[in-house]
Amino acid sequence: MKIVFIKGLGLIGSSLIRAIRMQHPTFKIVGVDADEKACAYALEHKLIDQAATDLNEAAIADFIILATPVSTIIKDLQQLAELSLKEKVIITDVGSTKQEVLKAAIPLQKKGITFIGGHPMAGSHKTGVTAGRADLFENAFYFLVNTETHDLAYLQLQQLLQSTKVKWLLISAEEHDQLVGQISHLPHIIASALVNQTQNFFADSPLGMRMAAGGFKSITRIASSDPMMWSAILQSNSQIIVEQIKQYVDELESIKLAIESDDHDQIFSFFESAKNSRDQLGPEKVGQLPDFFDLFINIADQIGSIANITQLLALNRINLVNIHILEIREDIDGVLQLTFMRERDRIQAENILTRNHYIILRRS
Ligand SMILES: NC(=O)c1ccc[n+]([C@@H]2O[C@H](COP(=O)([O-])OP(=O)(O)OC[C@H]3O[C@@H](n4cnc5c(N)ncnc54)[C@H](O)[C@@H]3O)[C@@H](O)[C@H]2O)c1
Ligand SMILES: O=C(O)C(=O)C[C@]1(C(=O)O)C=C[C@@H](O)C=C1
Repeated sequence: MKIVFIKGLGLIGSSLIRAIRMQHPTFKIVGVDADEKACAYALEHKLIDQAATDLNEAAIADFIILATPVSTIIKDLQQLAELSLKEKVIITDVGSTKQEVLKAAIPLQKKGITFIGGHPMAGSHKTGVTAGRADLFENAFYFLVNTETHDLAYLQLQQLLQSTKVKWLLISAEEHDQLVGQISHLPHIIASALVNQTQNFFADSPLGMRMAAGGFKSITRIASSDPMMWSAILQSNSQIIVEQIKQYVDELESIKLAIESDDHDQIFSFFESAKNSRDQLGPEKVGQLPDFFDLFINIADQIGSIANITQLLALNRINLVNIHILEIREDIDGVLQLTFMRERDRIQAENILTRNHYIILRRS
């Protein structure tokens, strides 16, 4: 029987073990987490078979997965090098930076222990064991960082994590940190900076930020991410990120100048080139979640107007997966977003609502 030892039972760690459980039900999973409640939850929901108290218990493991903040991963790699581990153990991590992590694994590798740096490129602003999902990584890229490790170890790790259904990518640590600095770390900084600047702007009118609609919410979702995790990431990729911030400030500076000098062509091409690039990315698709079908309808500012709609749909046995008030102001009609799992539900809902004199504003 193989033993998997995992440190960090949060979003990423618990998602990985949920996936491992599905494919390898006979493997024993031992978990450790600083948060007792996370351990209790993982035991209760059979995500782990046994809760450990510290890293020393990794000595019996065939696989060791480190899924804590990067700063802790680095310390743990140093500590693991002091332990007597199984000769053929494969150690991996999920940290968002790779150069410092790989450096910390050198003493282990000098002892002949296999370490493969890993990083799944999927996640969320949510944290903790309850946020984990077996399908979190489906179709996402999963970086494995080049070391002198034997090919067989890569294969064994990929087999362990096969049911995550990721797309594996081998990359050097340097290349990895440059790449994720630009597409992950810098965007998190920008989102948080924008929220902070907006907060300051509205210091004297606290209602201001609450008026934000889709644009502000889309660009700032990731500002809700965990501050501890992100402090560790920035400190571990500081040189690269500082350089990318400078280039970003230059970009802001150039659009500021174009606006000041009323340079229509430059302003237009600023938006045009961004639109062309962003359009290539395609829609966001998280894990296994299917595309949803939305209906936007007009609702009156009246007590019970939302209940009337949900009742109407329930009476007709139409499954609604989400309901979201996009806009409702006193004495003015509002907009309600109804989300359905299947297109045929949306079509049926649209027919019923139209028959009941609701105005359909948009479908998407
Ligand atoms: N969140 C994402 O989107 C994402 C995506 C890919 C990789 N990562 C990386 O994955 C790692 C984990 O992130 P997460 O999103 O799962 O965070 P999380 O906060 O959901 O989980 C981290 C877990 O580690 C535990 N922990 C923290 N310090 C500990 C310590 N010293 N000893 C024992 N347990 C400790 C916490 O209690 C928590 O349960 C980080 O290194 C992060 O950079 C995150
Ligand atoms: O979807 C999110 O909320 C994420 O922030 C996921 C995200 C990212 O895309 O930046 C965050 C950190 C990682 O290391 C990998 C993925």
